[in-house]
Order: sequence, then structure tokens, then C-alpha cells
Amino acid sequence: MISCEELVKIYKTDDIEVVALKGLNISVAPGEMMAIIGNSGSGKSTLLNILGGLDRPSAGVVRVGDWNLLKMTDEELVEYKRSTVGFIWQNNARNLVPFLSALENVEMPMMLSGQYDRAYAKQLLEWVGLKERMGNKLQQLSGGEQQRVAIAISLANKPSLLLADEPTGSVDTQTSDRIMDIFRRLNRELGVTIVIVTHDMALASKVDRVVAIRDGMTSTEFIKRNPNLDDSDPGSGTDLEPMHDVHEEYVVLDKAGRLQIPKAYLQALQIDSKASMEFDGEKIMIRSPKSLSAMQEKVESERG
Ligand SMILES: Nc1ncnc2c1ncn2[C@@H]1O[C@H](COP(=O)(O)OP(=O)(O)OP(=O)(O)O)[C@@H](O)[C@H]1O
Repeated sequence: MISCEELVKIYKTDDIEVVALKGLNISVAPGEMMAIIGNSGSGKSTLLNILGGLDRPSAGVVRVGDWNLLKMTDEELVEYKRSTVGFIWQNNARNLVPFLSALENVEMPMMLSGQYDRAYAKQLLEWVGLKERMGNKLQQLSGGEQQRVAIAISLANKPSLLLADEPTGSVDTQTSDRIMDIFRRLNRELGVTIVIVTHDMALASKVDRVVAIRDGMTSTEFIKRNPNLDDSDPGSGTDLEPMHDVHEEYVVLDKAGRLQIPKAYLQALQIDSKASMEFDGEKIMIRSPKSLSAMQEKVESERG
């Protein structure tokens, strides 16, 4: 469904250039539900905005289905956003109108895109558990309920890809669980491909695959050990611990065979600009040049 190769995004302001994505590689299979994690400023939202057609990539390859996002014209981009992709933000005020009812909020984008379908709008609100509240004005709904309206709106154009940027960022744990259940159902029953950007490790541990972004590049991937186990309770830690309970961690190799070694390992081994690499037929060992020369000295002193 999604294929990014060596994706680069440079933001140019008056006097500075920020390279937000530095050759990022990622692919997402059709029907997958996955999460992207990473520190603040690592490029997660930039990636999501590019995939959502809200921002243009600077270089590389970005394909979503049959669309080539680097080469699309402005007209094609409008059509792409209308037909293929749905978007959910943490701050749902951006796409909701407070003085309209929940139902009217869902119907409005349908009208704008010429696909008005009241029965479907009602069905979507039922899907997100708001059957009884669809006549209420947005301002009469709680933050979590408003977020569920936002999910219904994002599905109004029947997208095959749903992008969610911190969708549970401003709701309590119970609502967050409910939103994840809705995503899981959409994914399983409608086959919607879902990509979630999150800081929340407990939430990330509920999806089958998590890709970590560091400094504008993909660094590590976590794959669920047993994808059939949905309801693992990963706890609520804020570091990577909950991930390790249910996921196996892999280092990502790009097309040129490059891999990113976690900073903590490099620091522990005092590796900075270069390392020695050795293959023993089974494993590849990476050592700091210092430890290698210390070993050689030891061998030589033992010899003689
Ligand atoms: N419109 C912009 N103009 C200039 N720089 C930008 C713009 N948008 C993002 N950046 C920069 O690009 C880098 C990546 O930002 P991005 O918002 O993608 O990170 P993030 O991982 O989503 O962070 P957070 O978790 O804090 O939302 C940051 O250094 C940011 O300052």
C-alpha cells in the first residue's frame, strides 16, 4: 500500500533549512495496522503529512497504491485526498464545526466531495458508538466523543488508508482503548490500512508492527511475537519496556545494506566514527577499534 524509499523532506524558511526526513525507507502492506514511534522532532508528523498529501516530499520515492506522491499534479493531489486517504489529528478542533451536530459534521465533507449519503453518515456514527448522540451539537460532546466524530469524518470518503497523528493524545485511557478497538474493527472488517503516529508505547504495543524513526530515518522495527494475541496487557510504562513484552525488535536494513546502530550501544562500546566488523559464519560482530587493538595486544603479549 505504502512504499517510501530514500524519502527526503527539507523545510526552507527565510535563512535556514531543516532536513526533517533524511532518506527514510518504509513500506506498509495493504490491510496492515501499524504504528510509528519516535522522539519529538524525529520526523513522524512530516512523514504522515506527506502520506496524507498535506505536504510535498523533496526527493525520493513515495507511493501509496497507484499514486506517485512525488510526481502528482495539484489536481491529482486533491483527487488523492478525496478518494484514497483519511486523516485524524490529535487536535480534532481542526476539522470539526462546534455549532453543527455530530451527524451534520460527518455529512459536510460528504457534501463538499459530492458524495452525500445520510444513511452512510449515520452508519459511521453508529460504528464509532455515537448512535444515541448524533443529533447533539459538537460542543455538547466530550473530548473523547468529539474524537470519535473525527474518526467517522475521516471515513466519510471511504478511504483505503487511514492516517492518525496522536489520535489518543488528548483523551483518557478508557477512551484511548475504545479508539484502538474502533481502529482494529475498521482494519479487520473493512480492510482499511491504518498508520498511527504515537508517543504512547502502551498503545503502540497493541499493533502488529511498530517502526521507530530516529533523526528522520527508520531505525528499528518491532514485530509482534504472536499476532493472534490482541489483548496483551503491556502495562503503561513510558519507555520501550511494554514493547519488548510483546514484540521482537529488529534493526532495519536499507536497500544499500546500511543499518542504524542504537546510540546507547555505540556509547557503551565507545564507538564514534568507525568500528570493526567481523563475520564468523553465523554472526556479525561489531567492535570499537579500541577494543580490537587491545585484544590484538593481548594476543601478541600472550604469544611472546
Ligand atoms: N513547516 C515547517 N517548517 C520548518 N521546519 C519544520 C516544519 N515542520 C516540521 N519542521 C521541523 O522538522 C523536524 C521534524 O518535525 P516533525 O513535526 O515531523 O517531528 P515529530 O517527530 O512529529 O515531532 P513531535 O512528536 O514533537 O510532533 C523538526 O526539526 C521540526 O522543527
